[in-house]
Amino acid sequence: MLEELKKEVLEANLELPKKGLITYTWGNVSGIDREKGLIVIKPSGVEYDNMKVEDLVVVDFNGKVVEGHYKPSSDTATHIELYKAFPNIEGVVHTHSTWATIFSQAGKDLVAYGTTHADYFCGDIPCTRKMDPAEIGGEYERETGTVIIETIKERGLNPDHMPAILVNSHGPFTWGSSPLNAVHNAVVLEELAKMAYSTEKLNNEVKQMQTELLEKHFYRKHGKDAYYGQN
Ligand SMILES: O=C(CO)[C@@H](O)[C@H](O)COP(=O)(O)O
Repeated sequence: MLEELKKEVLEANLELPKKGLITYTWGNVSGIDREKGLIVIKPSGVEYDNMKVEDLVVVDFNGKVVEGHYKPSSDTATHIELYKAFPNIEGVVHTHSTWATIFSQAGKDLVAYGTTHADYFCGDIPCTRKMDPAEIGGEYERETGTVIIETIKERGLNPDHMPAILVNSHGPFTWGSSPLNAVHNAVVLEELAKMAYSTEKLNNEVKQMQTELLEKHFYRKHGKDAYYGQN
């Protein structure tokens, strides 16, 4: 079942350690078949070195395992909430990549300082609010999805133009037009976080770049109506 999508999802997962975004088994990538309403996701806790197509897990929108001999990733419920809320996305990535996670842990937005950022993300990449004990003690992964969606809405952001978020006290999630495109966005996010950290160290009064320059760069690459992700 979903053999092509499984191959794509495996390739995208294997990109994470290759691009230096992953330590041990941290992080996960999924892809979706919207016609069938099924999601293919990394198995939980399986080493990337040994991961094979047949190890991937197929789940439905309720998180029920439809195929697979492993448990799905522990972050599956977050991926599902994002697919439900953002109808154009076809891939989701979660990592604990160092620089992006530093911003998540500090509870700081990743401010757009230059055109490297503006070529990919149309504004500051938001950090969510801290989740409360009831959310953490309940269905934490599903609530994580809810908080991500709430943050995107509250900030007035278009998820097709802002395919990344920093979850407070946790780490980054990115999404995109395919599993590999979502990984591409995770790689760019990590580079931007590294650059932003040093930018702020060099100039502690630095402000967001000019809106005109930000929008010029983003829209000339992606178009005002274009679905983000055609990197
Ligand atoms: O966020 C977390 C844990 O904090 C996860 O990203 C794990 O680090 C990977 O979990 P699996 O996908 O292997 O279940």
